[in-house]
Amino acid sequence: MDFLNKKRFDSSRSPKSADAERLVSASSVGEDAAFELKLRPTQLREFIGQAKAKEQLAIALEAAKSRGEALDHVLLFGPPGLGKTTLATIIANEMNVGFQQTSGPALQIQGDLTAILTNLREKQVLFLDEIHRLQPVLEEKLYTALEDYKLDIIIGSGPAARTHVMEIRPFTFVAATTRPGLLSSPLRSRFGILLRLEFYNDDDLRFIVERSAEVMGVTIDADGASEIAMRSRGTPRIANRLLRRVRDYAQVRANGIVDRATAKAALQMLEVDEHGFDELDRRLLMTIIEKYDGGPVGLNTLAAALAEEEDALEEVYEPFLMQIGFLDRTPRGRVATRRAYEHFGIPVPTKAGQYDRPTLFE
Ligand SMILES: Nc1ncnc2c1ncn2[C@@H]1O[C@H](COP(=O)(O)OP(=O)(O)OP(=O)(O)O)[C@@H](O)[C@H]1O
Ligand SMILES: [Mg+2]
Repeated sequence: MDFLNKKRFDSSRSPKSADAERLVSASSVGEDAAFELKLRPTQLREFIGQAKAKEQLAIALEAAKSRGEALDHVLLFGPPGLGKTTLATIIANEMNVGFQQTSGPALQIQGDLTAILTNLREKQVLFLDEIHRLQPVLEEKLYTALEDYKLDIIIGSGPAARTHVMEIRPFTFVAATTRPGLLSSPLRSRFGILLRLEFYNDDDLRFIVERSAEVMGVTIDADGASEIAMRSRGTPRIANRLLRRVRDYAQVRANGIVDRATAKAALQMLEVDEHGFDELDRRLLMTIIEKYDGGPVGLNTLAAALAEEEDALEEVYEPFLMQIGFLDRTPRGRVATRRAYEHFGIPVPTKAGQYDRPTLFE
């Protein structure tokens, strides 16, 4: 079954762009994989932050366990690197059932899906990553499987074709997406548990850095951890990646201990600023400010100006810039906010009609 757990998912990942080479990219890049496996929490109580999603999940898990049933189907959504895959594996661990993983782009033919579904064991977890990239025909096949644990199989073709209904064992479908808006409503309605993951606050990220440091055997103090947390764009994957780079620096240039001064120096060398911005964030905001007078500028125009893909901008760069209030999406396009101007030390424009005009008293 070569459609399972294979590297080729990654080669077909969207969005493709220079993002993959960024140190502060939230997307998973090659060297992350092995580390992530090691650093991934395996039980719900080790999963830091996301209080709302965690509570919702804890209740559902306990209820399902006490009834002895499979957990309801779960949809995990939110920006890359926030812990969707991690939670999917935690669900299987907590339910004490098997875990099988595939992804929207990896599933190409109906036979693959049929084989996966009919081979599932009772109550086990089937995890489908990037569900927004699942082909529509396969999506429709899933509907009856998710609802009645039945699968329509067509045998033969033309006038001789017959439909055969196959029973499948009750299972838990866990799907993840960075683009919930792209899912059809019939698909969305098949999920009983919807978990939205949000960017992490600095305290949560500091815990994550400290926990990862412990797993990696790195000596770090609270200040060193918080320096890394601050620059991680609310994203555990980035926090872990920065920690690895800072550790290298500490080993070579300092005494191996990550304190504030070492972390600061390392991150400065890596050109990650105090917001976790890198050259691409700066370029994005400066393009809006300088080329388009602060906006609004349409997504496609902006993508062309930056030589980036629209998907990458929407999915990877923009969510964090919006979260920290540097960028706004308006019906007419993207707009740089006052905070963005202030960050770059550029006077906020005052001309009429301009977005976020300062008042007379500022
Ligand atoms: N709440 C958390 N506590 C501790 N570590 C976490 C947490 N969430 C994520 N991580 C760490 O961040 C890494 C990335 O998480 P994960 O792969 O689950 O993200 P994802 O949402 O599936 O990303 P993608 O959208 O790219 O698939 C994991 O290896 C894990 O170590
Ligand atoms: Mg994932």
